[in-house]
Amino acid sequence: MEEQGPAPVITIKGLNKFYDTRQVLKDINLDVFAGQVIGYIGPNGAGKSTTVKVLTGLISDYQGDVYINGKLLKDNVQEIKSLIGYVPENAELYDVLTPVEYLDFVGKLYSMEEANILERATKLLRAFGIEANANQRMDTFSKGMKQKVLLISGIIHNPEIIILDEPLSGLDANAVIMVKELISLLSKEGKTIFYCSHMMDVVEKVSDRILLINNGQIVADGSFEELKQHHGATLEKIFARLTGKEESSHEAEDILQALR
Ligand SMILES: Nc1ncnc2c1ncn2[C@@H]1O[C@H](COP(=O)(O)OP(=O)(O)OP(=O)(O)O)[C@@H](O)[C@H]1O
Repeated sequence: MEEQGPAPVITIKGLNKFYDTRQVLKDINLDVFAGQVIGYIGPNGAGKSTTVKVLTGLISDYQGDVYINGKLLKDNVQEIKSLIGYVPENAELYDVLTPVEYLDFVGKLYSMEEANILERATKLLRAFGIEANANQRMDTFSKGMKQKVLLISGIIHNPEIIILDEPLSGLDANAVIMVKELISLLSKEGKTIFYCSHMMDVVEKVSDRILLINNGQIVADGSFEELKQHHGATLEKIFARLTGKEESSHEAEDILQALR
Protein backbone atom coordinates (compact mmCIF):
# COMPACT_ATOMS: atom_id res chain seq x y z
CA MET A 1 0.00 0.00 0.00
CA GLU A 2 1.25 3.48 -0.81
CA GLU A 3 2.33 5.39 2.30
CA GLN A 4 0.16 8.39 3.09
CA GLY A 5 1.93 11.64 4.02
CA PRO A 6 0.63 13.88 6.79
CA ALA A 7 -2.68 15.60 6.10
CA PRO A 8 -2.43 19.31 5.42
CA VAL A 9 -3.50 21.74 8.14
CA ILE A 10 -4.67 24.27 5.56
CA THR A 11 -5.90 23.40 2.08
CA ILE A 12 -6.98 26.05 -0.40
CA LYS A 13 -8.63 24.84 -3.60
CA GLY A 14 -9.42 27.06 -6.56
CA LEU A 15 -9.77 30.24 -4.51
CA ASN A 16 -11.04 33.25 -6.43
CA LYS A 17 -12.13 36.51 -4.87
CA PHE A 18 -13.70 39.55 -6.49
CA TYR A 19 -14.32 42.98 -5.00
CA ASP A 20 -17.24 44.09 -7.18
CA THR A 21 -16.08 43.16 -10.67
CA ARG A 22 -12.36 43.33 -9.90
CA GLN A 23 -10.66 39.99 -9.31
CA VAL A 24 -8.04 40.20 -6.56
CA LEU A 25 -7.36 36.48 -5.95
CA LYS A 26 -6.94 34.21 -8.96
CA ASP A 27 -7.17 30.45 -8.65
CA ILE A 28 -5.08 29.97 -5.52
CA ASN A 29 -4.30 26.33 -4.66
CA LEU A 30 -2.28 25.49 -1.61
CA ASP A 31 -1.52 22.82 0.98
CA VAL A 32 0.13 23.91 4.23
CA PHE A 33 1.46 21.35 6.71
CA ALA A 34 1.80 21.39 10.51
CA GLY A 35 4.91 23.15 11.74
CA GLN A 36 5.51 25.05 8.52
CA VAL A 37 6.40 28.72 8.69
CA ILE A 38 4.98 30.26 5.54
CA GLY A 39 6.32 33.66 4.57
CA TYR A 40 3.63 35.25 2.41
CA ILE A 41 5.05 38.11 0.42
CA GLY A 42 4.00 40.29 -2.48
CA PRO A 43 3.68 43.90 -3.61
CA ASN A 44 1.18 46.32 -2.07
CA GLY A 45 -2.30 45.36 -3.19
CA ALA A 46 -1.24 41.86 -4.38
CA GLY A 47 -3.86 40.09 -2.25
CA LYS A 48 -2.06 39.02 0.95
CA SER A 49 -4.50 40.50 3.45
CA THR A 50 -7.45 39.32 1.37
CA THR A 51 -6.10 35.74 1.48
CA VAL A 52 -5.63 36.00 5.22
CA LYS A 53 -9.14 37.35 5.70
CA VAL A 54 -10.49 34.34 3.81
CA LEU A 55 -8.46 31.96 5.99
CA THR A 56 -9.66 33.59 9.20
CA GLY A 57 -13.32 33.52 8.17
CA LEU A 58 -13.59 37.32 7.93
CA ILE A 59 -14.45 37.15 4.23
CA SER A 60 -16.94 34.53 3.11
CA ASP A 61 -17.98 35.72 -0.36
CA TYR A 62 -15.31 33.91 -2.32
CA GLN A 63 -15.27 31.06 -4.83
CA GLY A 64 -13.39 27.85 -4.11
CA ASP A 65 -12.93 25.81 -0.97
CA VAL A 66 -10.81 26.25 2.13
CA TYR A 67 -10.26 23.37 4.54
CA ILE A 68 -8.71 23.68 7.98
CA ASN A 69 -7.68 20.35 9.52
CA GLY A 70 -9.75 18.67 6.83
CA LYS A 71 -12.94 20.56 7.70
CA LEU A 72 -14.63 22.87 5.25
CA LEU A 73 -14.19 26.40 6.59
CA LYS A 74 -17.54 27.65 5.26
CA ASP A 75 -19.46 25.04 7.28
CA ASN A 76 -17.40 25.19 10.48
CA VAL A 77 -16.40 28.82 10.91
CA GLN A 78 -16.92 29.10 14.67
CA GLU A 79 -15.11 25.86 15.49
CA ILE A 80 -12.24 26.71 13.17
CA LYS A 81 -11.85 30.25 14.51
CA SER A 82 -10.81 28.81 17.89
CA LEU A 83 -7.93 26.95 16.18
CA ILE A 84 -6.58 30.12 14.65
CA GLY A 85 -4.75 33.04 16.18
CA TYR A 86 -4.84 36.13 14.01
CA VAL A 87 -2.89 39.33 14.35
CA PRO A 88 -4.29 41.70 11.73
CA GLU A 89 -2.52 44.54 10.00
CA ASN A 90 -3.55 47.95 11.37
CA ALA A 91 -5.76 46.50 14.08
CA GLU A 92 -7.55 48.83 16.39
CA LEU A 93 -7.22 48.03 20.05
CA TYR A 94 -9.82 49.18 22.52
CA ASP A 95 -7.24 51.50 23.92
CA VAL A 96 -9.36 52.84 26.76
CA LEU A 97 -8.76 49.40 28.27
CA THR A 98 -5.62 48.15 29.99
CA PRO A 99 -3.76 45.15 28.50
CA VAL A 100 -5.14 42.93 31.27
CA GLU A 101 -8.72 44.06 30.57
CA TYR A 102 -8.26 43.71 26.81
CA LEU A 103 -6.69 40.25 27.04
CA ASP A 104 -9.44 39.17 29.43
CA PHE A 105 -11.99 40.26 26.80
CA VAL A 106 -10.14 38.40 24.02
CA GLY A 107 -9.66 35.27 26.15
CA LYS A 108 -13.39 35.17 26.88
CA LEU A 109 -14.15 35.40 23.16
CA TYR A 110 -12.12 32.19 22.88
CA SER A 111 -14.07 30.67 25.80
CA MET A 112 -10.96 30.48 27.99
CA GLU A 113 -11.37 30.21 31.75
CA GLU A 114 -10.89 33.40 33.73
CA ALA A 115 -7.98 32.12 35.85
CA ASN A 116 -6.25 30.69 32.79
CA ILE A 117 -6.59 34.00 30.91
CA LEU A 118 -5.05 35.98 33.74
CA GLU A 119 -2.19 33.55 34.24
CA ARG A 120 -1.33 33.45 30.54
CA ALA A 121 -1.76 37.19 30.08
CA THR A 122 0.61 37.86 32.98
CA LYS A 123 3.25 35.47 31.64
CA LEU A 124 3.00 36.78 28.09
CA LEU A 125 3.11 40.44 29.15
CA ARG A 126 6.26 39.60 31.11
CA ALA A 127 7.79 37.73 28.15
CA PHE A 128 7.13 40.73 25.91
CA GLY A 129 8.65 43.09 28.50
CA ILE A 130 5.54 45.16 29.19
CA GLU A 131 4.42 43.69 32.51
CA ALA A 132 4.96 47.06 34.20
CA ASN A 133 2.22 48.48 31.95
CA ALA A 134 -0.23 45.65 32.50
CA ASN A 135 -2.76 47.85 34.28
CA GLN A 136 -2.21 51.06 32.40
CA ARG A 137 -4.70 52.35 29.82
CA MET A 138 -3.40 51.59 26.33
CA ASP A 139 -4.21 55.06 24.96
CA THR A 140 -0.95 56.06 26.63
CA PHE A 141 1.02 53.31 24.82
CA SER A 142 3.54 53.67 22.02
CA LYS A 143 2.85 51.94 18.67
CA GLY A 144 5.25 49.11 19.52
CA MET A 145 3.68 48.51 22.94
CA LYS A 146 0.25 48.26 21.32
CA GLN A 147 1.65 45.89 18.71
CA LYS A 148 2.98 43.65 21.49
CA VAL A 149 -0.46 43.50 23.11
CA LEU A 150 -1.96 42.62 19.72
CA LEU A 151 0.56 39.82 19.26
CA ILE A 152 -0.28 38.48 22.71
CA SER A 153 -4.00 38.65 21.91
CA GLY A 154 -3.34 36.51 18.81
CA ILE A 155 -1.66 33.69 20.71
CA ILE A 156 -3.24 33.80 24.19
CA HIS A 157 -5.53 30.83 23.45
CA ASN A 158 -2.57 28.73 22.27
CA PRO A 159 -3.89 28.27 18.71
CA GLU A 160 -2.65 25.61 16.28
CA ILE A 161 -2.45 28.04 13.40
CA ILE A 162 -1.05 31.51 13.81
CA ILE A 163 -1.68 34.07 11.10
CA LEU A 164 0.36 37.21 11.34
CA ASP A 165 -0.24 40.14 9.00
CA GLU A 166 2.85 42.39 9.15
CA PRO A 167 3.41 41.66 12.87
CA LEU A 168 6.67 43.54 13.26
CA SER A 169 5.51 47.03 12.38
CA GLY A 170 6.53 49.45 15.08
CA LEU A 171 8.56 46.95 17.07
CA ASP A 172 12.06 47.86 18.16
CA ALA A 173 15.08 45.77 17.15
CA ASN A 174 15.01 43.71 20.35
CA ALA A 175 11.34 42.90 19.98
CA VAL A 176 11.87 41.93 16.32
CA ILE A 177 14.54 39.43 17.40
CA MET A 178 12.21 38.09 20.07
CA VAL A 179 9.30 37.65 17.64
CA LYS A 180 11.60 35.89 15.16
CA GLU A 181 12.69 33.48 17.88
CA LEU A 182 9.11 33.04 18.99
CA ILE A 183 8.02 32.11 15.46
CA SER A 184 10.72 29.47 15.21
CA LEU A 185 9.95 28.04 18.68
CA LEU A 186 6.22 27.91 17.95
CA SER A 187 6.86 26.05 14.71
CA LYS A 188 9.07 23.55 16.54
CA GLU A 189 6.08 22.88 18.78
CA GLY A 190 4.13 21.97 15.65
CA LYS A 191 2.26 25.26 15.27
CA THR A 192 1.67 26.38 11.73
CA ILE A 193 2.57 29.98 11.04
CA PHE A 194 1.31 32.01 8.11
CA TYR A 195 3.20 35.21 8.05
CA CYS A 196 2.65 38.23 5.73
CA SER A 197 5.42 40.75 5.62
CA HIS A 198 7.32 43.26 3.55
CA MET A 199 10.47 42.73 5.61
CA MET A 200 12.39 40.55 3.20
CA ASP A 201 15.36 39.97 5.50
CA VAL A 202 13.09 38.63 8.22
CA VAL A 203 11.01 36.48 5.86
CA GLU A 204 14.21 35.06 4.40
CA LYS A 205 15.36 33.98 7.87
CA VAL A 206 12.23 32.75 9.59
CA SER A 207 10.28 31.04 6.79
CA ASP A 208 10.82 27.48 5.72
CA ARG A 209 8.53 28.09 2.77
CA ILE A 210 7.98 31.33 0.92
CA LEU A 211 4.92 32.13 -1.18
CA LEU A 212 5.06 35.11 -3.48
CA ILE A 213 1.78 36.55 -4.69
CA ASN A 214 1.57 39.05 -7.51
CA ASN A 215 -1.69 40.47 -8.92
CA GLY A 216 -3.67 37.85 -7.04
CA GLN A 217 -1.66 34.87 -8.31
CA ILE A 218 0.93 32.75 -6.54
CA VAL A 219 4.02 33.14 -8.73
CA ALA A 220 6.59 31.38 -6.54
CA ASP A 221 6.39 28.69 -3.86
CA GLY A 222 9.43 27.12 -2.23
CA SER A 223 12.12 27.40 0.39
CA PHE A 224 14.45 30.38 0.16
CA GLU A 225 17.17 28.01 -1.09
CA GLU A 226 14.88 26.73 -3.85
CA LEU A 227 13.81 30.22 -4.90
CA LYS A 228 17.45 31.34 -4.89
CA GLN A 229 18.45 28.60 -7.31
CA HIS A 230 15.88 29.70 -9.85
CA HIS A 231 15.34 33.41 -9.42
CA GLY A 232 18.13 35.38 -7.71
CA ALA A 233 20.56 35.71 -4.84
CA THR A 234 18.50 37.60 -2.28
CA LEU A 235 14.79 37.63 -1.52
CA GLU A 236 14.70 41.31 -2.49
CA LYS A 237 16.07 40.42 -5.94
CA ILE A 238 13.74 37.43 -6.31
CA PHE A 239 10.81 39.68 -5.35
CA ALA A 240 11.81 42.37 -7.83
CA ARG A 241 12.34 39.90 -10.66
CA LEU A 242 9.07 38.03 -10.20
CA THR A 243 6.95 41.12 -9.70
CA GLY A 244 8.46 42.92 -12.71
CA LYS A 245 10.07 45.71 -10.72
CA GLU A 246 13.73 45.23 -11.40
CA GLU A 247 13.94 48.81 -12.59
CA SER A 248 12.74 50.36 -9.32
CA SER A 249 15.70 52.77 -9.24
CA HIS A 250 14.06 54.59 -12.19
CA GLU A 251 10.95 55.17 -10.11
CA ALA A 252 12.97 56.91 -7.44
CA GLU A 253 14.66 59.01 -10.14
CA ASP A 254 11.26 59.90 -11.62
CA ILE A 255 10.04 61.08 -8.23
CA LEU A 256 13.13 63.22 -7.82
CA GLN A 257 12.62 64.66 -11.31
CA ALA A 258 9.02 65.51 -10.46
CA LEU A 259 10.24 67.56 -7.51
CA ARG A 260 12.71 69.54 -9.56
N1 LIG B 1 -12.79 46.02 1.07
C1 LIG B 1 -12.29 46.17 -0.16
N2 LIG B 1 -13.05 46.64 -1.17
C2 LIG B 1 -12.55 46.78 -2.42
N3 LIG B 1 -11.28 46.47 -2.77
C3 LIG B 1 -10.48 46.01 -1.78
C4 LIG B 1 -10.92 45.84 -0.44
N4 LIG B 1 -9.90 45.36 0.30
C5 LIG B 1 -8.85 45.24 -0.54
N5 LIG B 1 -9.20 45.63 -1.79
C6 LIG B 1 -8.34 45.60 -2.98
O1 LIG B 1 -7.91 44.26 -3.17
C7 LIG B 1 -6.56 44.24 -3.60
C8 LIG B 1 -5.76 43.36 -2.67
O2 LIG B 1 -5.70 44.01 -1.40
P1 LIG B 1 -4.97 43.36 -0.15
O3 LIG B 1 -5.25 44.25 1.02
O4 LIG B 1 -5.33 41.94 -0.06
O5 LIG B 1 -3.44 43.49 -0.61
P2 LIG B 1 -2.10 43.25 0.23
O6 LIG B 1 -1.29 42.32 -0.59
O7 LIG B 1 -2.42 42.83 1.61
O8 LIG B 1 -1.47 44.70 0.19
P3 LIG B 1 -0.52 45.48 1.24
O9 LIG B 1 0.85 44.90 1.09
O10 LIG B 1 -0.57 46.90 0.72
O11 LIG B 1 -1.10 45.34 2.62
C9 LIG B 1 -6.09 45.69 -3.65
O12 LIG B 1 -6.15 46.13 -4.96
C10 LIG B 1 -7.09 46.43 -2.80
O13 LIG B 1 -7.30 47.73 -3.28
